[in-house]
Amino acid sequence: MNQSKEQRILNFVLQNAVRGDPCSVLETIDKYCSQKEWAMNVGDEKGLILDKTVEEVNPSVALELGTYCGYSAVRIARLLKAGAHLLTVEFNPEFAAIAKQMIEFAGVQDKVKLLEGPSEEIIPQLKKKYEVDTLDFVFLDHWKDKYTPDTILLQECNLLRKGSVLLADNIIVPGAPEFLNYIRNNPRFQCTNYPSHLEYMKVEDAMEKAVFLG
Ligand SMILES: O=C(NC/C=C/[C@H]1O[C@@H](n2cnc(C(F)(F)F)c2)[C@H](O)[C@@H]1O)c1cc([N+](=O)[O-])cc(O)c1O
Ligand SMILES: [Mg+2]
Repeated sequence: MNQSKEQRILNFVLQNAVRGDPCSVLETIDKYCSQKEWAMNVGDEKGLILDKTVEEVNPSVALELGTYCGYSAVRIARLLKAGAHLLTVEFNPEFAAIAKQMIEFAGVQDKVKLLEGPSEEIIPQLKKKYEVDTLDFVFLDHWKDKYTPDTILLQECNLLRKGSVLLADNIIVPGAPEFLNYIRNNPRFQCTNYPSHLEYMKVEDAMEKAVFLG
């Protein structure tokens, strides 16, 4: 049975990156995906916007929707202060298995909790089952038509507090027009757009930051 692209990415990391070195893992994934096979990692250009936002927020509790191979989980976790942690949600078991190995190889497993299942099931469990009070930072990078319902669900579950920061990938490509309309017209969010490029391509893309005003 031939390997999946995600398995090939993981193998390339296991054979070429430095175990325990998150930056080396990120560089190696970017190298593979820019030279050999494109994949939907946030990448190094938009990754810098993600880095700056995480450093600015300095979250104690962060949530990521859409783990995929674990690239952005490693990217976020490497910046977290002692005692801080990232909860990342993935519902595809194959991708979750790849991401688990990627996170462990990078050495950030103590800061990352990978939750398997659909977001509509997991988000309502965050307070009681995963002992979350409120979320300081949320990275949205899963199915684009789920950005809006999941942002509404986060509010309904009282998981956002005054100052919670959401960062959404792919505002232009593939695009999240319904989310953009929702969040920019919602007086409870202060939005900022960050123009960039689609990972590993010369195509325009952007990220949107939305600060919850409480
Ligand atoms: O489709 C894109 N991303 C979709 C990303 C999807 C990923 O999020 C997971 N997920 C789905 N639901 C959940 C949750 F959390 F609900 F459980 C998690 C999916 O299994 C997959 O790993 C995409 C596409 C392009 N592109 O250029 O086509 C570029 C990008 O950066 C992209 O992110
Ligand atoms: Mg994306």
